[in-house]
Amino acid sequence: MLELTARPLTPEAFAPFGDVIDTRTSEYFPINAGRTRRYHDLAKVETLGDEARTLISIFVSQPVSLPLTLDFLERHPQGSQAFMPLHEERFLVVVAPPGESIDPDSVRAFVTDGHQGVNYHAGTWHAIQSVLEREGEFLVVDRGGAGNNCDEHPLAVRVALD
Ligand SMILES: NC(=O)N[C@@H](O)C(=O)O
Ligand code: NI
Repeated sequence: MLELTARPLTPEAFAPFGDVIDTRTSEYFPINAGRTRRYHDLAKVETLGDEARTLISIFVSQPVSLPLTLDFLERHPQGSQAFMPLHEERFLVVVAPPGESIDPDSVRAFVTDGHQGVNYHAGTWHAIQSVLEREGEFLVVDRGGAGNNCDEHPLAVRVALD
């Protein structure tokens, strides 16, 4: 069983896996006569393969128990997948770099702070949505279209908070 302690999520640490969506660590420019700050192009949306299109969905998730035990990670080979909390929910992020197999030494666990969303790049191995403390509501942007877009890789992981 791989035992991990979740670390605070940062854009730098998450860069090998995807993007952190957070106004506090992003640039903006003014629009709408200066009434709006546009935090522009924060994440790389990928929609690959046949009949690919971008989906916008809402996930309402029940909270996970800690320590979080996982028996697989999944990946979406044909597209990215973004999760943005709608009510400052914190969630666990467990990831491994894209590849045909997972090196246990490359697996990383993070915890968000409620202001952060994540965008998994296509092929990044990740745990399924794992919200903490209370029911969570997330805006999700990912890929629809033909063919398989979800592979699972067995991996036994236990994740604790610091
Ligand atoms: N299955 C699904 O739409 N969600 C998962 O991909 C997930 O990462 O939660
Ligand atoms: Ni997923």
